Formats: sequence, C-alpha cells, structure tokens
Amino acid sequence: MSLIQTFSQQCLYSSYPTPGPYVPVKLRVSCYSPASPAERSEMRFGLPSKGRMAADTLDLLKACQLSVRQVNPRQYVAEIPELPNLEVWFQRPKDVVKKLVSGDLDLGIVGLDTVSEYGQGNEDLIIVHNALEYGECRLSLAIPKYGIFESINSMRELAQMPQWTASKPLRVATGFTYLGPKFLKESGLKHATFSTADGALEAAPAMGIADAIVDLVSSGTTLRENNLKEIEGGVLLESQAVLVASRRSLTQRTGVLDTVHEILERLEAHLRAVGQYLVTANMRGSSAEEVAERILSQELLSGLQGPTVSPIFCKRDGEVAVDYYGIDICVPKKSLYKSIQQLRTIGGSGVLTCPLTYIFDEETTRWRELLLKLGL
Ligand SMILES: Nc1ncnc2c1ncn2[C@@H]1O[C@H](COP(=O)(O)OP(=O)(O)OP(=O)(O)O)[C@@H](O)[C@H]1O
Ligand SMILES: O=P(O)(O)OC[C@H]1O[C@H](OP(=O)(O)OP(=O)(O)O)[C@H](O)[C@@H]1O
Ligand SMILES: [Mg+2]
Repeated sequence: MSLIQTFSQQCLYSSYPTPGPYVPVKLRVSCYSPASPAERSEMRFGLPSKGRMAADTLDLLKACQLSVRQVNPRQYVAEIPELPNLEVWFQRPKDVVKKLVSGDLDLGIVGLDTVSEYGQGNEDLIIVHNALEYGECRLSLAIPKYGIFESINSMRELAQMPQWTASKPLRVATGFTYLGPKFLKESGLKHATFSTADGALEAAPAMGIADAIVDLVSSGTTLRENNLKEIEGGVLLESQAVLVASRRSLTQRTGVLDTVHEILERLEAHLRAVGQYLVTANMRGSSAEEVAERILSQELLSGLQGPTVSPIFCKRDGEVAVDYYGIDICVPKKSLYKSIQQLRTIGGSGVLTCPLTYIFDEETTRWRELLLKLGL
C-alpha cells in the first residue's frame, strides 16, 4: 500500500462496527462468553493495548491502588481485583472509543484526541476526568518552513494564499480525517483536499505528496527534523489522557456510576498528591496560635488550607505541660528543601518528610459536574 491513502478510501475504513457481540480473537479464557450490551451484567473498562499510552495507563492505575491483573501480556482481558464485577479489555485506543460508542465498553482511558476524532461529537461519550497528566500533546496543522510557505505564519495567511483554488486545492495529509477537514472548513480555507497515512506523516510534504499535515505534536522535534513549522491559530486540540464513559452505561447499567465514582475519587486524590510531601516537625512555642503565626509568616509554609498545629503534652513537675507543638504541612516536592530551611529558621526541629499517596478532598468538582451532565 502506498504511504498515503486518499481520504475517500479512508472513509470506507472508518465506519463504525455495528453494535453487538464482540468475540475476542486471542482470548484464551473460556469463561467469558460473548454478550450483547443489553445482556451482559459485568462492566467493561477499555484500556490501550499498545502504544505510548499503554504503560502509563497501567502505571497510573497502579499508583491509585487499582493494579490491573493480567495473566499474560497477549491476553486482552484482565481484571482489577479492587473493583469487582469489572472486566478490563485491552484495545487499540481508537477501538476503545468505537466500542464505547457501540455499547461494547462502558468506560475507558485514551487521549482526548482519540475521543474527539473517533467519537465525532457523539453525545453518549462523557469525559469524566479531563486531565490525567500524561500523553500530553496537541493536534496541530504544520506547513513547510521553505518555498511558498516561508513567509506564512498564521492560518489567516495560509487561507489567503492565492495558490489554493478549486482545481488546485491545499493538500493536507492527516490521520485525523474527521477533525482535520472540520478544522480547515471552520478556518475559512475553502479549497483543501485530504489524504491519510498510518504514520510518518511528517515526510509527506518533502515527498511532494502533501502541502501541509495535521498531526500530533509534543516536543516539536519531529516537525523540526522534517523542516516543518506550526503556525498561529493552527492548533486544533490540546490533548492528554482522559477517563471517558458512556452516558448510557452510567445511567442504565447497574454499578457503573458507583465504580466511576470510586475510580474518579482515587484518580483525583492521587493526582492531587503527586509531587506533594507531608512535612512534620516540632516547634517550641507559647500557644498554638503563636506557632501558627510564625509558620504563616513564611511564604512556603501555608500548606493546603494552612498548617495543622497540635500540642505535645509532657509531664513537668507532676503537671501536664505544653512546651512544644507538632506541626504538619503539605509542600510541593520542588520547594521541599527551601520549605525545610524556612521551617528551621523559625525554630522547627525533628523535621520528617514523606511523599503523599492520596489527598482526598470533600466531594470533587468533577463528580458534581458529572452528576449535572447526567441530570442526576
Ligand atoms: N509524541 C507524543 N507525545 C505525547 N503523547 C502522544 C504523542 N503522540 C501521541 N500521543 C498520545 O498518545 C496516544 C497514542 O499514541 P500512539 O502513537 O502510542 O498510538 P497510536 O498512534 O494509536 O498507535 P500507532 O502510532 O502505533 O499507530 C495518542 O492518541 C495521543 O493522545
Ligand atoms: O513532537 P514530537 O515529540 O516529536 O512527537 C510527535 C510525533 O509523535 C507521534 O508519532 P509516534 O512517535 O507515535 O509515531 P507514529 O507516527 O508511528 O504514530 C506523532 O504522530 C508525531 O509524529
Ligand atoms: Mg503514534
């Protein structure tokens, strides 16, 4: 097959599978019988089976004490022992989205770019957590730095180039055959055609196959190495890993909403805690308020809501007395050493630090937003 398929050919491939039974080809466990969305009672969680998202997704779940138990890496079904009645299915990222739409999965983790491309605005897809803090990239239009594009630096300038006509449109290579055309249409670039390829899109302009590309950019190295540039107004989407669920499953399938609540709480509590340290120390003082005042006079020691200051009771001359206070503060890892220095200057001693696993807040904003979206 040639590097680039034409857009019309690609359209044939991108139609959704019809909803219904899904029989995994490589499944070696016989206890999983195929069931239609309406028949099955277990919840299904789709995770990326390959690519850069796969390992990071498993790592994130593990950090939330939701380790995925997979008997062997070629087996596409697994479980999370902490979450009963839930099956994990490993699928290509785009298939996670397609199967959420068809009702063969209930929840999934993939990049927002994949949800937007393959979900195509489908209202059944609900982003439950929009920032899992990995897989960060952007979907961007890029053009060559050289030739007729040398002085073109914005989408407006690109759209106004006299070169693009009905008979000689701008040729765009992209794997994003839904988002790409939609974006160019909205940008006022009337004359554009699209072709698609599975990878190495950045080569298309130099090979003379395309004038521009729409592809994912992270560090920008691939574009730079291929003499391409992004332009003002050319970012279609900022993406990172997200937790996505099917509205139908959330509202109709027993247990899905509760499970999503638990997963969401663990994700939020973990992501809040990442990079945070708990610092405990002792401080001599005349009262808890006086100690708190000293701590709050330091820029880095205000903690999440403020320091916890607790009296340390000791026995002096047969009486209970308080000379020292124990303090607990949360500080970001990047300012840990500076915080300890500040603590010492105001009399802190016996300083202990430990990384935090979870910070559970009151009910999370995302949960409230989800209930609102579901009309609950
Ligand atoms: N360079 C990148 N840096 C960070 N995240 C990226 C990058 N490229 C892609 N991603 C994110 O990772 C997701 C998976 O990309 P990946 O390239 O691993 O899989 P794929 O493109 O679906 O598979 P393949 O490239 O093997 O066809 C993308 O949908 C996107 O959200
Ligand atoms: O801005 P950068 O950090 O250079 O990353 C961007 C590249 O990463 C992705 O490709 P990937 O590595 O997934 O290869 P692929 O084209 O085979 O999907 C994307 O399609 C870009 O080519
Ligand atoms: Mg890729």
